[in-house]
Amino acid sequence: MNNPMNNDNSTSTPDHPQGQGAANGDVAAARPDTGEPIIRFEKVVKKFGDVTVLDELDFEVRKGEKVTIIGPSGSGKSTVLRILMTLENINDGVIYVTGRPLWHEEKNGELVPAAEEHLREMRKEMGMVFQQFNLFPHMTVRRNVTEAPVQVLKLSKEEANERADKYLELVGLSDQSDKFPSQLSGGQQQRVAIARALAMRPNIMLFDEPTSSLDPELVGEVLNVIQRLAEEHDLTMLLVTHEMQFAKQISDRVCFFDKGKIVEQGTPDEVLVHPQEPRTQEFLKSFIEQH
Ligand SMILES: Nc1ncnc2c1ncn2[C@@H]1O[C@H](COP(=O)(O)OP(=O)(O)OP(=O)(O)O)[C@@H](O)[C@H]1O
Repeated sequence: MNNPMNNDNSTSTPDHPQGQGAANGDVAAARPDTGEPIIRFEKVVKKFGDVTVLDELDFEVRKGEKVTIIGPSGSGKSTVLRILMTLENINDGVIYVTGRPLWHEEKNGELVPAAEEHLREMRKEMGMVFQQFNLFPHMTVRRNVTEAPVQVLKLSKEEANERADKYLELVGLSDQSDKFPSQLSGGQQQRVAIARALAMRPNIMLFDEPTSSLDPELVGEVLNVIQRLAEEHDLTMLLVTHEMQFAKQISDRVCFFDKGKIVEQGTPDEVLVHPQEPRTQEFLKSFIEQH
């Protein structure tokens, strides 16, 4: 696998905002580079029993790109993210992340199923924010953010605390660090979940319907944080959402999924405003009628 991105020390993280403007606190537009994809699905098949959820899916995301996946319920959107996070295995095909096979390892020039150690290593490339926050209820906000950096990355407590301070500030929760999740609103809990994912300094952030379990008045605060991340940092972001207006604002590319395949993809304007495929048109029409 001769991929220059494997040795790319310039890979940006939330610590390394892109562009000079961003470093000064200005908003820099996210501009994906034209290099190798950071995520590549090649003919990926995922089945649950007899049901084919991903049907020979080909899909790419470039470094720094902000991609939104939309589509009807059950079309396989969350499954794409869960497979990337190594929470679900695949039945066929290959996935590459930063040029390395995710679910496989190369042995004697052949791809064989990956051992747990490889998966653990690959997992560090990605952070995921779930619909249901998934915070540890018995840990303070600070501990929720420091736990994985200490346990997985073997950071000292001091280093992990510094990171927690930084990312809790980024999500606007510096003053809540000693509270427990149950003492926070849903929007605050989701912002802790974002800080927790960022504290692992992933190159890729996966958001699985991050606002769909929030009361409507709390959606905005979470979207604002995600929007700031998208605008000010060179993170690669893959987002599943039903927030069409938000998708329009932050995405470089929108993919419309149906029945485990990409039916249509393009700029937000192409897919959300001027969709060409009848299935996309129907989906957006019924979406508008329901909202
Ligand atoms: N662990 C599982 N076991 C069995 N079937 C599953 C499992 N996870 C997902 N599925 C099925 O796979 C299909 C795709 O699910 P997925 O959650 O990816 O859809 P989705 O597009 O994200 O839908 P939604 O918008 O409702 O979240 C659905 O039919 C779902 O019932």
